[in-house]
Amino acid sequence: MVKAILTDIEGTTSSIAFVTDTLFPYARARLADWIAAHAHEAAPILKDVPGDPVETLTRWIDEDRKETALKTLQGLIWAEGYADGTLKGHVYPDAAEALRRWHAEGIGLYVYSSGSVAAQKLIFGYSNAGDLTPLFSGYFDTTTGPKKEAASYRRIAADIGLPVQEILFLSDSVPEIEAARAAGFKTYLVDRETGAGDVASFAEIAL
Ligand SMILES: CSCCC(=O)C(=O)COP(=O)(O)O
Ligand SMILES: [Mg+2]
Repeated sequence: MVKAILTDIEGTTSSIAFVTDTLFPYARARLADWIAAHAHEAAPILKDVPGDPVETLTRWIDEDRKETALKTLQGLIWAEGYADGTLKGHVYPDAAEALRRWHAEGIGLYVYSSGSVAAQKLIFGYSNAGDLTPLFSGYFDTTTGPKKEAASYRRIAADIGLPVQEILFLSDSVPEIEAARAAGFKTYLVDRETGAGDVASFAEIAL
């Protein structure tokens, strides 16, 4: 019996293109100016960034590195774009519909993304389907652990307070699905592109 659902964002609830073609370039273009204008706020984050921070962070964006320092900074920069209306979070209609239905059925909903918790709240809070944040009971990011390690999922289950077998994890990433399965989670591989996953949209998910 599924009592909670933990979902990935990029490629699962939301399009890969929105993250790579809109969010990443938005932060990349503003990185240097943002750090210069927020030196005090940036300092504790930049202590984990080797070398010239702007150079390193720009390279990490281009390499799609899931470094916590980069993800924290991206979330802070995106906040300005969401607040002034330049950014609108992309959520697939089938995902928004299913999340609303599962919430109404009493299933606990949680997010696990490499994007920071602040960034997760932004994409769902300022989404094209409206403010979806009231649907979620909790958010997890790389501060809980890497998404490709089973131990991260065990920590999340302990935090949620449910046995692993009662939590369903949704992701478009095979290594993430394998890690969650190794921890004992139920899983669905969501493949919106080729149909090679367990489901191609949230509308196909049977609990
Ligand atoms: C929170 S939206 C931005 C997502 C992001 O920065 C990212 O790296 C995508 O990671 P995910 O774990 O959602 O695939
Ligand atoms: Mg993903």
